[in-house]
Amino acid sequence: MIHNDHEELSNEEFQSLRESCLKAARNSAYCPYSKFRVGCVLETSTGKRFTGANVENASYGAGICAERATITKAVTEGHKKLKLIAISGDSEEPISPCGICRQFIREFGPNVPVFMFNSDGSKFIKVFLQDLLPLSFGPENLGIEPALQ
Ligand SMILES: O=c1ccn([C@H]2C[C@H](O)[C@@H](CO)O2)c(=O)[nH]1
Ligand SMILES: [Zn+2]
Repeated sequence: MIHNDHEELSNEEFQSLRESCLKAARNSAYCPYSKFRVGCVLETSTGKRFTGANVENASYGAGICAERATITKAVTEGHKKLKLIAISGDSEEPISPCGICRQFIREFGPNVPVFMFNSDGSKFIKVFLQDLLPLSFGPENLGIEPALQ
């Protein structure tokens, strides 16, 4: 068990988030090219949890990261507001979302906590999106109201 000191989650919720993130990486990633499995779990403002993983393609550039695959799942099921997001990668150290994913997360969770785990869940980092993507561009800049749910 690793220690959780986050106001967003109870200790049980944190452990379950971590487990499902690792499980998503192990069981759901399609990454025959990089062989780098990434899992993602998110929670929406409606209290729903979605999981996903990276999905690669023979045309390498067509692949999609775990974060965008998972957010797309949630949004297309009608859940457009994120409460938190977690990722885990196939590495010793926790991985952090790529630049495109930071922007993608920002649309639906302008300042969500981002939990990052290493491959066995023994290490993690929590950062808020605004620290990963300062001075960001979003719907408000185009006069669009962000989704409420
Ligand atoms: O935060 C990240 C970083 C990388 N990847 C994926 C993209 C590609 O499939 C593989 C190697 O870059 O990992 C993610 O899904 N999320
Ligand atoms: Zn990405």
